[in-house]
Amino acid sequence: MTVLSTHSLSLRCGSRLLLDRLNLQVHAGEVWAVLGVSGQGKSALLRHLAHLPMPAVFQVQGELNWRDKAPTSYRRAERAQMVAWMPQQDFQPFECTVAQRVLVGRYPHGSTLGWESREDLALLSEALEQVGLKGFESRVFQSLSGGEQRRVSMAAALVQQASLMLLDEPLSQLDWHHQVDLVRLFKPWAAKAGGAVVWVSHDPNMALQFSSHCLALMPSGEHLTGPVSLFRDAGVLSRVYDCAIGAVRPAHFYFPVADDYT
Ligand SMILES: Nc1ncnc2c1ncn2[C@@H]1O[C@H](COP(=O)(O)OP(=O)(O)OP(=O)(O)O)[C@@H](O)[C@H]1O
Repeated sequence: MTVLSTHSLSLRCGSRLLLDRLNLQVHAGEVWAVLGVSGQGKSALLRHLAHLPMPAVFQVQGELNWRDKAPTSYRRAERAQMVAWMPQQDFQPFECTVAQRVLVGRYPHGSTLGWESREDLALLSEALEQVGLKGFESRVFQSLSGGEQRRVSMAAALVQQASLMLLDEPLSQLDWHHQVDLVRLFKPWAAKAGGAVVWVSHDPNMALQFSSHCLALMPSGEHLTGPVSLFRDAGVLSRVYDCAIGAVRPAHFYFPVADDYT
């Protein structure tokens, strides 16, 4: 099943071409990492894939489909049930508890009265455990550390139980231990929910290990898509990041490794 697809999708910021005619097919069970240098349009692309309003400076052309239909062909509540978006910065202007922040993810599934159900509370508890924040329910969100806030945002995306997760730098501000805890959720999540995960990363080593596919936005406005094996190449990564990149052997650097790392 195709969860997300684009046809000839182009993205401009003013006169600058960020992305040129992207044809993307994201299937159920896949985890896609979006790579590229800073300012290349990763967050803007993710916003568009989430069908969120874009700042006026962006021009978008081309087709976007969720499960082979335009997002506008779904009702608003259906859209919110189908797609979870985790922003790069989770700005919450009003004081709220961790439980309140996470339960926002349940709104699309809620009753008109707005009370949380037993199922909502069970999902809250499960999600906080998954992100290592069990017992944090009544903590004030704004009082948490940057990394703790990141994990709360992830929990909000998890309880939404959307088939498509669009995560903008979910691992930022996290140490290796917690990066691995979160990134290990992606593949089982995509498999379990019959959905897919698209996540932005600035760490190609993590991205290539814990994803099935990559989309790289190049400084030239070109892009490269394919299975992660295509990107395990110093030449390809050098083009993506516009700087010299080499494989280091024997290892003088250390990185977290996936269970299936060889
Ligand atoms: N509201 C806005 N007004 C003007 N320019 C904007 C606006 N939002 C984003 N941009 C510009 O659009 C370009 C793409 O931004 P975007 O945030 O998508 O990049 P990115 O690849 O996600 O970068 P990073 O890796 O640094 O997060 C950048 O050059 C940015 O300065």
